[in-house]
Amino acid sequence: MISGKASAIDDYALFLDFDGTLVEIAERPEAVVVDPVLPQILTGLQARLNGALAIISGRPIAFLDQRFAPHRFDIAGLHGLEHRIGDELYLCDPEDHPRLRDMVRRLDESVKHKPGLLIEDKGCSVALHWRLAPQEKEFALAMAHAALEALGNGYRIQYGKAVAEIVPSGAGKGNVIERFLHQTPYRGRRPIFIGDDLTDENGFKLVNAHRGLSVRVGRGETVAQQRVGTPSDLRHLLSAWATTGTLPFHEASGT
Ligand SMILES: O=P(O)(O)OC[C@H]1O[C@H](O[C@H]2O[C@H](CO)[C@@H](O)[C@H](O)[C@H]2O)[C@H](O)[C@@H](O)[C@@H]1O
Repeated sequence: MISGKASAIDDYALFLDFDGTLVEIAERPEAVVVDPVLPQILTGLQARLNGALAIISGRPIAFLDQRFAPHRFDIAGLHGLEHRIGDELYLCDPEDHPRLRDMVRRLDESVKHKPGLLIEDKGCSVALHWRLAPQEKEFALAMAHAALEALGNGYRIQYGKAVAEIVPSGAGKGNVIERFLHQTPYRGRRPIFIGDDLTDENGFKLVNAHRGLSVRVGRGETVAQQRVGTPSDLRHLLSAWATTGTLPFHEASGT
């Protein structure tokens, strides 16, 4: 499906989403499984790209670090609210969000009698999952909307796969990818962003504006330029790239 040519080592910066992109979607957030060879594939690519590889996720950095340990990558978590580039770490402090903390407690109470609805408390954001209880989707959405209204300014809803997440308004993958592109070793490189979900669309737009490459994993409406079928397909492509040095995507237009 995809052909390419050997990429110069300094050409690209690679940004990768996690859930649904590097790993298959699971029934529950904590049930995701990292393929044992994935960290080595990413480490190989990181070396090929002179370090210009980062994971850009809605998950907290702490969760991702734990899943990839002992490997460690540049990373953005909570849809860009926190990030780490080399030794520079910027974290979001839940104490800066007292109204949200209070709201998490209320949401926990509200779902007690709704089996299958999950509240994922991520400190500076909170996700309402209905994957295990699709019949409760409307209830979950209504809860998310009511919570947003009660919180007032400063928050928005980030929709995703069987999830609605209340995030501070400043969260956004495009913003954080832009931030990476201003720093070594990302500066001056053409960005590639690979993702699968609504939260990734904002990153695709940013990368498109930079004349980079945007790749969507799976189906669905998207502004991404190219597609890959599944996370497993993507892992194979990344592995081949790490081994051969040949870019496994069509070159960006304007090259
Ligand atoms: O930006 P991502 O790395 O793609 O993270 C987006 C959200 O992913 C997780 O939820 C999704 O994956 C779960 C596990 O496969 C699945 O059960 C759920 O239905 C999906 O929405 C994660 O739990 C969220 O915190 C992330 O924001």
